[in-house]
Amino acid sequence: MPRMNDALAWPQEGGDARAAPALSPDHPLLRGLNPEQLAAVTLPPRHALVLAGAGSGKTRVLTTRIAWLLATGQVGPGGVLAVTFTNKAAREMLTRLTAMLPLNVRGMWIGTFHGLCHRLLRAHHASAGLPATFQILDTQDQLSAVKRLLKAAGVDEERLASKELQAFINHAKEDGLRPHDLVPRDPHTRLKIELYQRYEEQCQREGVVDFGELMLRSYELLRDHRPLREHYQRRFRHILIDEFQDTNRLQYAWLKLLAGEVEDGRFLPCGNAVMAVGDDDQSIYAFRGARVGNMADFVREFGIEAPIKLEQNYRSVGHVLRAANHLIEHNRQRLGKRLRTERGDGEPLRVVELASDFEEAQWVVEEIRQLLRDGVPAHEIAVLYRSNAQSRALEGALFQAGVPYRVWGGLRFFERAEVKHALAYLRLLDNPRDDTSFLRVVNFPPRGIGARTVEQLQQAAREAGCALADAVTLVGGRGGAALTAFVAQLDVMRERGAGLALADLVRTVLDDSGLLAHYRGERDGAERIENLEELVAAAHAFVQQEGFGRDAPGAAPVADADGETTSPLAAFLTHAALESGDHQAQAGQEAVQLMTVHAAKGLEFDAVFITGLEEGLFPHENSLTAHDGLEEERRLMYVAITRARQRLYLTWAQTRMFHGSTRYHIPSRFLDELPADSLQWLSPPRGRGWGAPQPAWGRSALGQDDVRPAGLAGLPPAAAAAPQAPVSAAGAAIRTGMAVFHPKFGEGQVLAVEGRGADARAHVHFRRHGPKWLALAVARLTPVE
Ligand SMILES: Nc1ncnc2c1ncn2[C@@H]1O[C@H](COP(=O)(O)OP(=O)(O)OP(=O)(O)O)[C@@H](O)[C@H]1O
Ligand SMILES: [Mg+2]
Repeated sequence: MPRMNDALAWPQEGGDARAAPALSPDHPLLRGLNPEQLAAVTLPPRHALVLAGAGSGKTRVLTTRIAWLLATGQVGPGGVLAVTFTNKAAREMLTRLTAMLPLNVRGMWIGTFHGLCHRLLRAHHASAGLPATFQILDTQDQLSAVKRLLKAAGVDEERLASKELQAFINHAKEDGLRPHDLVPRDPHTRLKIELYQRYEEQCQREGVVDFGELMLRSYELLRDHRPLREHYQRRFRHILIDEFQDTNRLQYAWLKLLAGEVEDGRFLPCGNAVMAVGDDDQSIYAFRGARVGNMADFVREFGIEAPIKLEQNYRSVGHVLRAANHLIEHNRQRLGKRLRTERGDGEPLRVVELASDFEEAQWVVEEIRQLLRDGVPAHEIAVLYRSNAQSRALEGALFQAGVPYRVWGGLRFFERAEVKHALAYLRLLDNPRDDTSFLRVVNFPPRGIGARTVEQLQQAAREAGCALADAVTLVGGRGGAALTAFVAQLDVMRERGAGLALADLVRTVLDDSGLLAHYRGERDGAERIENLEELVAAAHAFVQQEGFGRDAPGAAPVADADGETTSPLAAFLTHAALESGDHQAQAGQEAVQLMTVHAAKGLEFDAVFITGLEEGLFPHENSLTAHDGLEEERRLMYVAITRARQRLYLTWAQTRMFHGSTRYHIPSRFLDELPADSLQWLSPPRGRGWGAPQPAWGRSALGQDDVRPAGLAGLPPAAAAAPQAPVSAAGAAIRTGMAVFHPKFGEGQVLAVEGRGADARAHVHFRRHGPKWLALAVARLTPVE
């Protein structure tokens, strides 16, 4: 966008629209807009809703409109309030504006709801009842605060999990409800309301506000201080909101306060202009209280005559767009839109079926390397996934290939708190003198070892000049006894783990440390448990890749090529430490972008990979029972597809390590919902020993009704692999999916068979001993009827 050279004189706040000079449509600011976009950008000051599909230029219209309003002198920089969905989007909008106008946009009110509320509260902290120095609690800090509160109130986790209370408080705030607004229907709710009240007192005393409070407090500030409200109503002549479909009830109420007055239950706009842009097909935050109904309310309450539609997509090539349109037509609850593109068809979407999540990651990385060789810049390549836990396999493969990458939104796998806790236990098994790890988990999960006891221990260890673990007997009283018990617990774990394969050792530690039980007790612990299970999978994959003996005990030393001995556990811990090191690309460095589909909203890339397209994963199994769940998943898939400009790859894996065991998957129904002539099925890059019948337990995550036959019905022939010839062992054919018996490990199920002749081996999940690889030439496996 060319810069404007005109010297601009800004009017005072609330400038007079009638005096605005018109810009010719040839003006550099407006050049290139299509007629509908131009109309939206230059709309006279009144409320408007732009309702349009992905890539149709909604964000561009919003940004250009701000520039146009400023350039025509209709408003000064202080008179615009613009709300974006992420900080990244706010930064991008500011960058674009500075490129368009010779203007210092620093002081402009452009940001996320949270950012803008924060600014409002800083400016009016006294009216909001906050100290000038108030601090923000992030989600983790908030949880610690809630825990402290529960402890002080003598309520243990069994009675009320801290996470449950945290979610209760946050949901109440999202709905604009204070404790006195809530009605206790049962004793448990009464307790939560009481604690919500005490939590508020604690935060107030300590001068801290959580994210929900930022929003609610600034809403109340505007609601309860009429002069202040009127000041901002006069000041912000233009209010613009991106991604309007994902606003929640409180955010909409907040906007209404700035845009008018409610009298006798009726909303009376106050003369400023609100422009909301959104796409109902991209509403993907219902689970966090977003309310697509805000759109209908907006149309009604702000007297919108007809939403502005934009139908030309500028982002994607024909095949990508056709796929998106085709998919979303399977949703019933739609306001209805279509998109067209003038770009050519481009290449069809490439769909790839892979044997496992490991192979999927390998394949994606190979393809990325090819794209890089073809000259696609790394930051123009995005790998998307439905759940954070999926990033681990991808990160591992990228790291190994030396491809710089960046993970957006969400910590990288080995940096996640629950994974760090588990690693701390493993480190203590490997080295009992690792004091950092000791401190990390001495009271996690909580086992009644207080801060004072830990201080005494540190003091005693300092005086005796020994490690913390060695000083526990020096601390007296109940605290000392609890410390001694903790160290004894570690010793037992170490003993129990001595003969186990690494993955089994990790699993034992997760169980025996109480970590799994702890997160199971948390209302929102599911994702953490998924990550912990993923750690078991990581340990398993690590042993395979590093070539430690198939059944080598995790803690026993193995000589490596240089004759140095190192245990699989120690090697794995080194690997984890390295992986969490700084090989992640620094900001600004050319890097492939990894993120969840949720985090990709509003963004675009030349090449996009959508991975893990399996039933139960995407659509996520939880969505199948939730109201509107499947339609929300489909909108999420629509968001994912529409991120791509040129190339789109869709991958799915037949098996995936999930919750510590391998699960068999069938392809996502979304693949069936794409137009066949826009898809190109690639034959898998490597030979596969797959295609065998699906074991019944592999379907457990799905309702039986949702399971389609494993014969891959509806897929083109290339996708259905011919079963490889069964491998013969001890006279009996061992096939994938078969139930087998091993004299030492007992009963199990064959997850995979690979290799031939003397090299043939099977991956078997034993009911008691977990997954193991066995060489078929020597293992005495027999099929069970
Ligand atoms: N008139 C136009 N001419 C050329 N390119 C355009 C035009 N309008 C928009 N674009 C480009 O199309 C792409 C998509 O635009 P934009 O991101 O504004 O779409 P969007 O509707 O906000 O998409 P999403 O729903 O994904 O947020 C951007 O690269 C933008 O610069
Ligand atoms: Mg956008």
